[in-house]
Amino acid sequence: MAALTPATPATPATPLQFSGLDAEDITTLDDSTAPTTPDGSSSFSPNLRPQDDDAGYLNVSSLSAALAAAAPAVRNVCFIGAGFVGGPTAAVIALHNPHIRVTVVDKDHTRIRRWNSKHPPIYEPGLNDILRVVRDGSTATKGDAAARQPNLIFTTDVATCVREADVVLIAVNTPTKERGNGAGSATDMAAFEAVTAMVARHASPGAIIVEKSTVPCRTAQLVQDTLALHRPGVEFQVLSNPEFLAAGTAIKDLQHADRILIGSSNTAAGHKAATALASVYASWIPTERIITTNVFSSELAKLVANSMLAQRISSINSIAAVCDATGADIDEVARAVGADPRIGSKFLKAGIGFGGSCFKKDILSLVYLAETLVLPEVAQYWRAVVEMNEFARNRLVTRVLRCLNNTLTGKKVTVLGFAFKKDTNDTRESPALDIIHALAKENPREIAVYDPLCTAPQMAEQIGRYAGTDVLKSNGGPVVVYTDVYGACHGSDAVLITTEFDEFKNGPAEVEAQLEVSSGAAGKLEGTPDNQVVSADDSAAAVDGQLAASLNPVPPCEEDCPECQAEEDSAADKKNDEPQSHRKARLDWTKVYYDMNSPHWVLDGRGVLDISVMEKLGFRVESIGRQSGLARKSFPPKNYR
Ligand SMILES: NC(=O)C1=CN([C@@H]2O[C@H](COP(=O)(O)OP(=O)(O)OC[C@H]3O[C@@H](n4cnc5c(N)ncnc54)[C@H](O)[C@@H]3O)[C@@H](O)[C@H]2O)C=CC1
Ligand SMILES: O=C(O)[C@H]1O[C@H](OP(=O)(O)OP(=O)(O)OC[C@H]2O[C@@H](n3ccc(=O)[nH]c3=O)[C@H](O)[C@@H]2O)[C@H](O)[C@@H](O)[C@@H]1O
Repeated sequence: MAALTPATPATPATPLQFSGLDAEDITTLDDSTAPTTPDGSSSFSPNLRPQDDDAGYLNVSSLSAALAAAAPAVRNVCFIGAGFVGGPTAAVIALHNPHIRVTVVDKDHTRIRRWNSKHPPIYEPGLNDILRVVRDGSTATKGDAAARQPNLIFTTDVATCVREADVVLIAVNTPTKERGNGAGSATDMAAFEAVTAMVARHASPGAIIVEKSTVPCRTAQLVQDTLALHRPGVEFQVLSNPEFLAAGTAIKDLQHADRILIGSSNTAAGHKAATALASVYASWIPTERIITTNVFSSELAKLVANSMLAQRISSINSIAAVCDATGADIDEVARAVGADPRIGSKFLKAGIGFGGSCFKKDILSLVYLAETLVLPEVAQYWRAVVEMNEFARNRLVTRVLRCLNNTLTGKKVTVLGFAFKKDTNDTRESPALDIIHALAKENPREIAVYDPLCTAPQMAEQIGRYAGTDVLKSNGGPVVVYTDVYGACHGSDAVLITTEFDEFKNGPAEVEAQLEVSSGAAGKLEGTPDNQVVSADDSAAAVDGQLAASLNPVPPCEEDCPECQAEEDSAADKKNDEPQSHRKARLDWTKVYYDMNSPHWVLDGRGVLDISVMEKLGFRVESIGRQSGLARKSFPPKNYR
């Protein structure tokens, strides 16, 4: 298929305006101080030259006009990287653009096999329902609408998919570099660079290349240079379109994105490419939420957004420590402070700190950028956010030891929650991993680990990889993974809450309702798949009965499908790789109480428990920055870390 075909003349009717970098500013930077690729390879050395062909500003009104008058027709979109971002984002784009063929390619055959089966490799509320529609299609639909052809394809044939695409979105992993120059803070661009070179070799002339991955500021220039190196004289536009979805709410975030950010070059061709990409999102996102910037602003904005969100968490966690030492209560402080609309109430939940694959690495990427720009004060400012996060994590382990008389020998400790946040089975950088690792060093009789969404093999494998396989019970160590929460709590000396799953709450009845929503029971995917109307509450979109009946069947698994085998193996306790249908009911804390050892310690690392209710049941509760009845009585409080 040919690359992007404009439906209308190349230059939009309304002259596009664009905010480019000031040429003088750019040229004052010195190549030698700018960030380079971790391995210092020349193809990714930044070439800090000013953009030519300054085309002014692309703002909301000119974008709207361009979309209405001259949106170039996008017919074929290719995502490279079938991960947490690539899979769900491609699915939602396909859902809202039945006329676009969306392919998702990955070098990982297992991942692709799973995306093409009833065992998608990631769990996100509502994702399965959308996948069923766009990957499998339907024969007939509600309201006499036409049958829907599948328009989402998962494959490992990277070269073909890139060649056929009008728009190529690179969504591969960009972790922190582990070795060599910049290790521990610079971004490891190995996967991104490899994919860029491959795209450069195979993309059709005129294709739009999009950075979906989170990348260091000025990467677009490096992509452009790579393209020029492999395909001299061929025109490609490079856009930055960072993703803002969060794990556990990916579908809701994509369906109702508060903004779509598109950075492009400061040229008419750049604006045309930005308009083409905007037209894909404009199928369901109001144009006023599509923000256009220069390409480097877009790259940097993504790093800054994550860094500032993480900064709020570290800020509140630092104050939680002050609360513990003063008798103030962190939830009360957060409520009072967050009531100021200039501050806002979100992301002020104190606890054991942030986990996940991105916050830490993106802050560190900003730190590295600042260091390479010789801005040590800026680097130190942001590094402190990560240091405060480590402090918050360590505090829970210190508290466990303090509660259990400074020794875990002969004792059982239960860790509830292994994922880095609720409603996901993503365990990357999960605080639970660090906590289990630290507890294992204290020689306990047992560390019981339970999670409502992670499978037992997944947890065992990751704990083994992180803390060493010696810590696993099967190798004589203390760690046992459970698929039954009551088994995990049985005979325990202290129960720790390390993920904020609703299942662990002891609050009022609405917790049950939340659980139903997040388990996919409440939401509905309304309307026909053709007109793509999706209910407002589609965080857990479920295909309704009528639509479900018309869907084509899920591709059958091979006889030796390992996921089917794993399901069979764990059928006894209803635990498998499709956790959506197996969300557990809220934990019965009374049952836990009668099954654990005195004095019934519960350490709430996520602030999910109503402490007074727990204390009425007889538990002794410790929570970060929150005052237990015991602490309230013993004022002045103990000054502990
Ligand atoms: N996970 C999240 O919630 C978010 C992630 N991001 C960013 O999106 C990017 C991707 O993140 P995730 O989807 O979480 O990563 P991921 O690790 O889940 O997926 C990346 C995929 O890229 C594939 N890949 C790597 N090299 C390849 C190659 N040469 N050819 C083909 N496929 C290749 C891998 O096999 C993997 O399946 C990162 O830059 C991340 O910072 C941005 C927003 C949210
Ligand atoms: O670039 C990314 O990867 C994404 O990173 C975060 O999303 P995510 O890490 O998936 O989840 P968050 O909801 O941000 O939570 C991150 C961590 O902070 C913790 N957290 C969150 C909020 C809070 O108030 N307190 C707190 O400790 C959570 O438990 C979790 O461990 C951002 O919220 C997304 O916008 C961004 O796209």
